[in-house]
Amino acid sequence: MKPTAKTPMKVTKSLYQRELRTQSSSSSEQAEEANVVAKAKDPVHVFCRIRPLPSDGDLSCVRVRNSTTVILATPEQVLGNKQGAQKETQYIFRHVFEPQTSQQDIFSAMAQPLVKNLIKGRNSLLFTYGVTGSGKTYTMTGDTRHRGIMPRCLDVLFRTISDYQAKKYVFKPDRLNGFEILSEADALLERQHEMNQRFKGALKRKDSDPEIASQASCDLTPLRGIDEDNMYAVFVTYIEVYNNSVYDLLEEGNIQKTLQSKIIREDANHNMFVHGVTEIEIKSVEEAIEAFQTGQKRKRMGHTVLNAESSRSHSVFNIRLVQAPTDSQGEQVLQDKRTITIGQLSLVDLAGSERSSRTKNTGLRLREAGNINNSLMTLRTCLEYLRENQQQANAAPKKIPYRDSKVTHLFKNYFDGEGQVSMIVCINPRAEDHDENAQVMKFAEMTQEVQIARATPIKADLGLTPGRRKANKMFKIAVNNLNELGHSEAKKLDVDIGLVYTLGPDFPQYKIDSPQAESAIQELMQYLLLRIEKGKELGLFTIGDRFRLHLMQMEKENLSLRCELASLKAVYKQERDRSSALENKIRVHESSIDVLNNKVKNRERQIDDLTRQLRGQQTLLDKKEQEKEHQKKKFDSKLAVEMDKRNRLHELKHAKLQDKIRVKDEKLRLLSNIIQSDELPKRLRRSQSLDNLSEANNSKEQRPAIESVQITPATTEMATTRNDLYFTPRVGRGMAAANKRHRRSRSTGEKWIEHRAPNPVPLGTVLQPYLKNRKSVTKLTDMKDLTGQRANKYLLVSQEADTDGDVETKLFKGNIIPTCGGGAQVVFDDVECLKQKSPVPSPNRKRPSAGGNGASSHMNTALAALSTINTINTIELASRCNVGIEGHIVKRTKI
Ligand SMILES: Nc1ncnc2c1ncn2[C@@H]1O[C@H](COP(=O)(O)OP(=O)(O)OP(=O)(O)O)[C@@H](O)[C@H]1O
Repeated sequence: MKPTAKTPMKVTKSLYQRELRTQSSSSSEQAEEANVVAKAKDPVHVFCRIRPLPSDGDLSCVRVRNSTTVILATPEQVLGNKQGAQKETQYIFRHVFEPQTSQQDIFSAMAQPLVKNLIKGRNSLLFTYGVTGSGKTYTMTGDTRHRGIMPRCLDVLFRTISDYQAKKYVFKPDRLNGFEILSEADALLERQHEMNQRFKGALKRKDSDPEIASQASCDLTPLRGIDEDNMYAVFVTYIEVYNNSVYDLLEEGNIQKTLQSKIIREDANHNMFVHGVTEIEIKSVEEAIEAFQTGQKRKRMGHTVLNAESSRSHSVFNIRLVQAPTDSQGEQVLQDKRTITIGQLSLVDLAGSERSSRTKNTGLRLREAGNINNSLMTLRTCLEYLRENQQQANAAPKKIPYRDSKVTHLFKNYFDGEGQVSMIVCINPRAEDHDENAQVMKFAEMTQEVQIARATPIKADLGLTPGRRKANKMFKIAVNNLNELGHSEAKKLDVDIGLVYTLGPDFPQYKIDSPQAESAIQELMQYLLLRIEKGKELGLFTIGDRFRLHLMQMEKENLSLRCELASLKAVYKQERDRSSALENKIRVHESSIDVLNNKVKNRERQIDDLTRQLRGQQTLLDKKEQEKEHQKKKFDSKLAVEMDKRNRLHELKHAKLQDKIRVKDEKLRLLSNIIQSDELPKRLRRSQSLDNLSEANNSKEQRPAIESVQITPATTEMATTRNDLYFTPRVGRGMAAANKRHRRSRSTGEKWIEHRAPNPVPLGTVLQPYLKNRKSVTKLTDMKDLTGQRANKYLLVSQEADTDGDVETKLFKGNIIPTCGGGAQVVFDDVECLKQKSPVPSPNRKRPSAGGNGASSHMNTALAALSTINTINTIELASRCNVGIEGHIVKRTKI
């Protein structure tokens, strides 16, 4: 039956606490019951093992009747000697093992129950008893091929506790036969110290001995019934009692070292122990066997005639299993020394008993034999007295001489106190050993009558949840699995040990037909009682009803939930359809959005292109605008100049007309005067001279153009006088130049010189307004400096003679203005008039003399230069004109 370590569907905390209270209230009852059970006693279990005959020729004096009965026959009977005392003695033991019984069978029948006791914290003693060479050591230790009880016990023990072993040094011997619990940190320090010692070589550890390994390996199955909430540790001691002295076989130091005898003491629990004995914590069966073999080497071996390797001492191999409960989470050992439970299994290989007359021992061997026999005798005496005391309860108890021998002293607590004692009587069936065998069997039979109190360690109820350690372990495995599956949040989970409960340990194994049936049945009864109690505590018997009720409620809930689920499913289906329809719509819209997005992108690209083009156009427009502005400014300035010129022209025209009117008025006045007086013939003569002058002027048309510059208002006046008094001078034709007409006229006595200026200045009318603005010659000279290679001032010179013969030189100054056609024209904006008086006033003198004053000379030079220039179209031409007139650019224009 498996242990009931289940996780219920739901155990509320209150229920768990109530269960705990119930548990604690019933703990006193349990203790009482345990006391009752503790009062039960078991006899010493005596087994008989008959070894095979040492040699084929040997006669056997032993016959096995059945599994519990053995018959010992006298040698005479064996030999068929009718004359000798023929006697058959029958002995009954718990079990009789025939010679062919295997080591495993011996272990299973005898030792395995003791290992179970050990796991449950009970003490057990197993010792071999028999004549030298009867197979005691073989049974207890065995050899590499036939492993004895001891290695098998260790093997099955480690297999059972392997998953529940505490780390090394968590339990530490307190040297008073007890243990203390070290904290995890202290235990770690101890482990590190041991490791350091090992590195330094202080602790020499051999590699795994193949012989040991072979002894360690076996196919034993682990035992059940272990308390899985406890931590376990195994400690061993190995001592020998030699010549009634106790020696520690595991004492550290050289093997050859002489061992010091130890004393036996009693601990607080009235258990006997060897004070100061070396107790080694072992973690595997190999370590234990290694320790055992180390002790074996120290064991004093003597050779007797009867047995080549006879044990001359009693050896005791103690296995102690220390266990303590884990904490509430089932992880660490509870740090409470009182919770420690110690179980002890003492495996004793007693020295062989023999009569010295047979062994022919002398000296030391004789003394050894004496001591051996003495100790065995003491054992016998103790057990006899004990039996008597037990059987005669009313009689005064005999004092049991435990202290007479170290062996009995050491095991006093087994006989006086609690535990289980098993003895295996080894019988060598040789006829020669009949007498010794008879003694042994007699003693063994008697020993069976000794009752030993059954040990039932009371387990303190700490209120800890059974199964917590397993639950913790499973929880960790589950967390690891979740972690591996990628659920990182699993790390944060805390295990709730409160959800775990158990009805108790495993169901015990039993066989009704076995010799131990009686005790097994009792054990089973105890187990069932405990389970029933536990069931009551957990309320398992009412759980059924509650569970049924709960189940019905659940069914109802389930039904309503199903209905709800069905309606929800319908709603869900509806929603799902709607959702899928919406999804389709979304998909359609998404695709149209994509199309629109593409369109938008295309449009954006187009807009960008257009924007770039617009920018280009704008730039061009700006450029054109600037150009237009520039042109406008240019034309504005030009217009202003033109307007100015026109105004001036009008003024000039006006002045000229005024002059003409005045002249005409004068003429009219003169004519009227003449008509009225005799002055007419004089006036006609004068008129004749004027006509001559006019002809002279006409003849000068063949002269260079420079001379034609000398147009004077007088010329106009004369023309007017000659042709028509009301003649309008043709100076207004200067406007024809604006029409870009290129013409030359000699009509009406006026001379037109080739020109390109848009606004030719009628010099005859221009001179008059500028007379008042006369400038000096010096000013003209200043202009030289201003006219460099790119001079823009131009000079027009004209000379004329008035009626008094004075020569008047006019200097017209103007600017070059480029024309639209790429040419240039000169616009005059200033005029200077220089007058040179004739030394003899004469109306016929029209020209200034060649050798005039400085200004006249200068003007002459200018005029000479001017005569070489016909027209100036461009600035370059103007620059070219620069040559020859000392930097003056002299422009000849229409005259
Ligand atoms: N049951 C057995 N089957 C086979 N061989 C056995 C058996 N018992 C003992 N022997 C052999 O008998 C010899 C002596 O056995 P063992 O040393 O165990 O005797 P013993 O009782 O321990 O003697 P002593 O008391 O002098 O130490 C060994 O060689 C052992 O192998």
